[in-house]
Amino acid sequence: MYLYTAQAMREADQRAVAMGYPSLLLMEAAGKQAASRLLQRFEGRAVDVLCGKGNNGGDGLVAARWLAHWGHPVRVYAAEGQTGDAAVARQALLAHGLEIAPLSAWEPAPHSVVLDALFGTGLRGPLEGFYAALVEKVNQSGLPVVAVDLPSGLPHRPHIQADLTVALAGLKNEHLFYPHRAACGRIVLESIGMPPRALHNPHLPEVLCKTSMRPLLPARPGNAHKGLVGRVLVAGGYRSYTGAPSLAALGAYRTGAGLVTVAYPADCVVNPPLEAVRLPLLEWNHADLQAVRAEAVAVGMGAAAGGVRAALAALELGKPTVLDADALHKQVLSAYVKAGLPTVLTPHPGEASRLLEIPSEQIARAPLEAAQALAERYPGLVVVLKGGPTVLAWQPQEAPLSPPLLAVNSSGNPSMATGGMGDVLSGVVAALLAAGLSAWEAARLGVYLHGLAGDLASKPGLLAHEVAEALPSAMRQLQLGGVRDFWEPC
Ligand SMILES: NC(=O)C1=CN([C@@H]2O[C@H](COP(=O)(O)OP(=O)(O)OC[C@H]3O[C@@H](n4cnc5c(N)ncnc54)[C@H](OP(=O)(O)O)[C@@H]3O)[C@@H](O)[C@H]2O)[C@@H](O)CC1
Ligand SMILES: Nc1ncnc2c1ncn2[C@@H]1O[C@H](COP(=O)(O)OP(=O)(O)O)[C@@H](O)[C@H]1O
Ligand SMILES: [K+]
Repeated sequence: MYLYTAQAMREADQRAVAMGYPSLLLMEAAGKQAASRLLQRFEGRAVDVLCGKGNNGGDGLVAARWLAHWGHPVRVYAAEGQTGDAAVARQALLAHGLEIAPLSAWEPAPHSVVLDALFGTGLRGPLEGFYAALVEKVNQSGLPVVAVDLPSGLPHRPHIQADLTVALAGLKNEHLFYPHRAACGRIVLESIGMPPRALHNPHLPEVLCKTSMRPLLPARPGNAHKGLVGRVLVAGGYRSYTGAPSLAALGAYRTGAGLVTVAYPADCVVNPPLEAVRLPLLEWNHADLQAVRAEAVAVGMGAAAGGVRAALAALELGKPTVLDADALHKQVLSAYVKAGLPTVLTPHPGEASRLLEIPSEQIARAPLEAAQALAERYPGLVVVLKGGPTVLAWQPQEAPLSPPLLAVNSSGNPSMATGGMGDVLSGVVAALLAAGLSAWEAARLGVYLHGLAGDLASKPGLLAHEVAEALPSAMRQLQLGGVRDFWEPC
């Protein structure tokens, strides 16, 4: 599934119509589904439906008709001047004998719920004047709000603060990226019957979800032995931060690596998992690393100034590699581009800021653009720009003129914002590379599983090693079909 901009969703809508699918059916399904999701959550409250004059308002008029038809108390407030499908929705509502009051007549009523159908993807610019005041009045009423498609006003201010948002046909940027996501409350996605061919658009970012990630899980053959399922070399560590390579090793083992070796400077004390092989080194050199015979490498975690030397020594192994933390320097990335190895780099916004030479705030504001810029600068390397949510980009070397492939993760949560969490991810991705996945597959599945493990283990004070420990359950649940995407109804 894809992540849509308003424009991309309009194009999908137009494709559906061009295929012969009547747009009125989409509006009918949108309004009916929004009404039934509202009732599921707020049964027993009177419903005030606020409708704009566009198609979002049309969805609201359909919802109001069904609510009344099902016998629920409903009051309708709508702008004048609907055209097209929304005008048909208005007629149908009037035919059911409902009255429509002007929006200016709305006053908060105790024990009611507001259905926000003022504006959706058609909003151009911030709300002002009457509509801005109406949105503020709704927010200040303290009443629960269900938003149709998007909380009205997003992505600008002011906007509705919703308790539930019924996303229509596909997820939009605002449903996934903060701060807008916080305005949506809980999100439920309704397909509204849109033909899948109309929604297909591989130029859009992929949303990593259970359906697309499950088939990537590596199979473990019955005759597996530790040399067959992927050996991982973790190279990192320095005096001040010795936990990083250990967490990467734990992440790799908990993702199914057969054997993990941790190479680190001999003058630091590293305590990898009991099951890991230790390789203290006097200097970073490829001969010692070669002796490990790993199928994949994760390098740079906590390596400080040694990160560049460690990454360049690892490059000579010619193996799929994860570059993290102190390995993330321009000279390293350029060398890996030249080598053409399957490579995944996992910067957080601070590291991406160093590479792109733009402020990290700018990266946090527009992560997809930043990941895309990195992918274009380092063709062939898979970029994992960590955050909430993590985004991925990849410019395949063999298709330099096509736009990069993009993806956005849907798992993970803010309790994962603690030290060492990214180190675990490096180990996870390395284990998947060692198991034989391509760099694009390993990065996407690794990011998704890491977030899923974070969701399973979520609690205040969550520690990185606890996420690593939750990885086996995450993989099992994904395999057995026990995972719920966040937009699925409970
Ligand atoms: N995707 C799909 O397949 C389906 C989508 N559907 C639904 O359609 C929705 C999109 O509908 P849409 O395109 O009609 O836009 P919408 O959000 O109603 O807003 C347009 C109205 O807002 C007005 N307006 C704009 N900016 C403004 C401002 N700053 N301040 C004040 N006013 C402003 C603008 O006025 P105008 O400038 O035209 O005078 C116009 O009246 C989508 O979110 C979903 O709910 C479903 O029905 C079925 C399938
Ligand atoms: N709010 C959040 N939502 C989802 N994932 C998050 C959030 N905060 C952090 N994470 C995840 O936690 C990890 C943090 O990585 P990083 O900043 O590199 O940590 P460290 O450098 O301490 O190892 C990333 O995988 C990131 O996606
Ligand atoms: K809305």
